[in-house]
Amino acid sequence: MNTFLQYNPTRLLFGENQIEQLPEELGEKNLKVLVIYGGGSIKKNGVYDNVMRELNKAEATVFELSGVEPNPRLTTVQRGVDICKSEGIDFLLAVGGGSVIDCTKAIAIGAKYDGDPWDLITQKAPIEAALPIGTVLTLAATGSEMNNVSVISNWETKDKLGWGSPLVYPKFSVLDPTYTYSVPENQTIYGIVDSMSHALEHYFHRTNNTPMIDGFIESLLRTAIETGPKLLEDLQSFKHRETMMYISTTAFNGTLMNGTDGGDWATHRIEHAISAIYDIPHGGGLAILFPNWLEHVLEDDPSRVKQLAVNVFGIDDTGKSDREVAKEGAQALRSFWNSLGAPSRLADYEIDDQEFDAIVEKTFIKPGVGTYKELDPENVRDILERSK
Ligand SMILES: NC(=O)c1ccc[n+]([C@@H]2O[C@H](COP(=O)([O-])OP(=O)(O)OC[C@H]3O[C@@H](n4cnc5c(N)ncnc54)[C@H](O)[C@@H]3O)[C@@H](O)[C@H]2O)c1
Repeated sequence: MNTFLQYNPTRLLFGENQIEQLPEELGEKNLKVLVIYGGGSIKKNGVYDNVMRELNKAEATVFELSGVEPNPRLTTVQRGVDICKSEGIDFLLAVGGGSVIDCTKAIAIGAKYDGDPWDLITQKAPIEAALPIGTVLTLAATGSEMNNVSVISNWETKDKLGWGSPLVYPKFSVLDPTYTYSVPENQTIYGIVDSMSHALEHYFHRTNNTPMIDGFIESLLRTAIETGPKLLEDLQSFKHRETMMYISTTAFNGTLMNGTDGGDWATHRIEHAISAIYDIPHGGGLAILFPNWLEHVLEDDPSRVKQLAVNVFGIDDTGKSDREVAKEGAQALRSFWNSLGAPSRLADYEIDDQEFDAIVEKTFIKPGVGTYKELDPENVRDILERSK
């Protein structure tokens, strides 16, 4: 194992009715709170009313920013920053999925910066301060509710960039599985794919002697494989919603990096490049790319994909070469996601090879793509070709 620091300051309030802890979590009364949300599903499913009731108890002065889009945009971040500056906001409360939370994190740093927030996201200027944030999660997928990462799209430059800062860990996150009952089938599928992709990306590290964390990731993946189909049969099952919610948070809150080199995030980098151009759902893009990334890397070194095949998908390796077993593992992942209803080809989103050059270029917007296997532009093109 590598030396590591385990640090995560987010207070997780997990379970039904945990929204009632909101006034205490805010810590003070009379705060000016900016509530940030998306297209309005929270007004239909009652979450908005619950949040407002608790903010009322905290005697907060409430401001609102609605309409945060999936794949949140810099222009929306700027709208939030303007409200923070003009109204003197004290606290940001994100009520939504990863897009709303990521947007909120960017508003938090932008509000404390005298300039274009894109400077901070592109590391042209250092992130030195942020408004405090809390979250009320409505969609289990990204882990953004318990990490310090955010992904923002700039439609002017057609870039989608991930960034992070220790200053944007949420102070608290409310995770009530009943708040995800209204998530439609397709978003539920994308959430399962995204959570499993995070676990898989952590799994592909090159650190020796990590049996505990490897076994933990394998267990998380097996649980997702067992729970996903049952949840899709009954979208209002509390037990399956709570299991998936805990999986998605754990899959990207730092735990799975303990003692390893952090894993290989190339697939996320390629997906961000694709959705910067085509604005497709993040989980859909990952479902297409990940099995093809596995098939690409197993050609050089099948060992880890084989371990995944045997320990997660239960593939019998008797009498087979490592490469054969690994290939069956990659196919098993593809088949599992397909069986849920996830896309498997870029053509499913009517994407052809026209923009492959631009996608490759955008994948390398920051240097260093991949660690388990460091990819060069030709490798990325190969993964895209396999994904057509
Ligand atoms: N910060 C991170 O660590 C991280 C990690 C992975 C991905 N991301 C980013 O997060 C974004 C995706 O986030 P996401 O997958 O959570 O989806 P999302 O937040 O984009 O939401 C997807 C859709 O579901 C709707 N929705 C949310 N909650 C709902 C509910 N309870 N009922 C009905 N509809 C609901 C939203 O309005 C939206 O239309 C992408 O931009 C992706 O790149 C961030």
